[in-house]
Amino acid sequence: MKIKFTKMHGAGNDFVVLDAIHQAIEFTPAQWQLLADRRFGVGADQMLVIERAQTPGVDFRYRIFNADGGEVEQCGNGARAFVKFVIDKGLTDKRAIRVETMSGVIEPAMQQDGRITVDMGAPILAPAQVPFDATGLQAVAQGEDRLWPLRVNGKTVLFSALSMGNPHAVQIVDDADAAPVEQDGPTIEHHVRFPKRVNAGFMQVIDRHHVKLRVFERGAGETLACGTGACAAVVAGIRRGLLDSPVAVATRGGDLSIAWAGGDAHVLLTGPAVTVFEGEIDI
Ligand SMILES: N[C@@H](CCC[C@H](N)C(=O)O)C(=O)O
Repeated sequence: MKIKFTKMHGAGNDFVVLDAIHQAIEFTPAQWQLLADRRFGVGADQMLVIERAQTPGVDFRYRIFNADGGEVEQCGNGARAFVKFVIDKGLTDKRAIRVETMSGVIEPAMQQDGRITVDMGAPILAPAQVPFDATGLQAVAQGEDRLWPLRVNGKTVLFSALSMGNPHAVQIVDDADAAPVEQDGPTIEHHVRFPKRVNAGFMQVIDRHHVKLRVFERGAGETLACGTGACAAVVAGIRRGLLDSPVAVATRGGDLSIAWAGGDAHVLLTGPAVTVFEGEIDI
């Protein structure tokens, strides 16, 4: 079966984007893995599938599949690529779009300068909803945050656990470039305290408005940038009393900007979205 796709990225977090309004897209996990494969397929951290909305007042539905073939709840960089895709393909003439995801409706909008801001909704902080199993753990208080001590490869690491629609475990490191992302990332991703697995963030605080961030993503490994990971890291940093909004997040693939007023306020993620090429693949 031949399908048309668009290869895109947001700060180097790369995507195969599929229009499922004009072509039938229903793949097995093995087919998603093949699309994501950088040697035998197209290559991507995630596949994004654009469908008709199922809810009144919503413009589109957007589904996310990790490189390992698993469907997941949210993708911040993907939401920006989604907006550029539906505008460039003429699927809408709106600039602010309501899109339903597995974790609810989010509202991305294209700015005059071509950058895209995504209203990612409020962070979810209750451990059970992350989901994170805090049973029997003694949290360490820092500012408004509670840090959870978890054993990772023979050492105890303090984490903020929160959800941006998808689960994140954020730790602060002295030097993001030297952080043990490849070694500890898989252990954190599969930690028994996170029943749905977790995205592992390693954040270096530069000053109150600048951080460096690397993320070992659930189902994809380390990516050049993670939008929800940037939101989660900044929320954690603000709650810990270390950062003030807005925060510039330097990732290995480019810069993202995160604004959050605290409490139940929505997190705003701003950054680029780029189309790399169009193609067709027999899958
Ligand atoms: N790259 C994404 C997040 C994609 C999903 C994530 N790997 C998960 O499993 O939750 C982003 O930009 O947010």
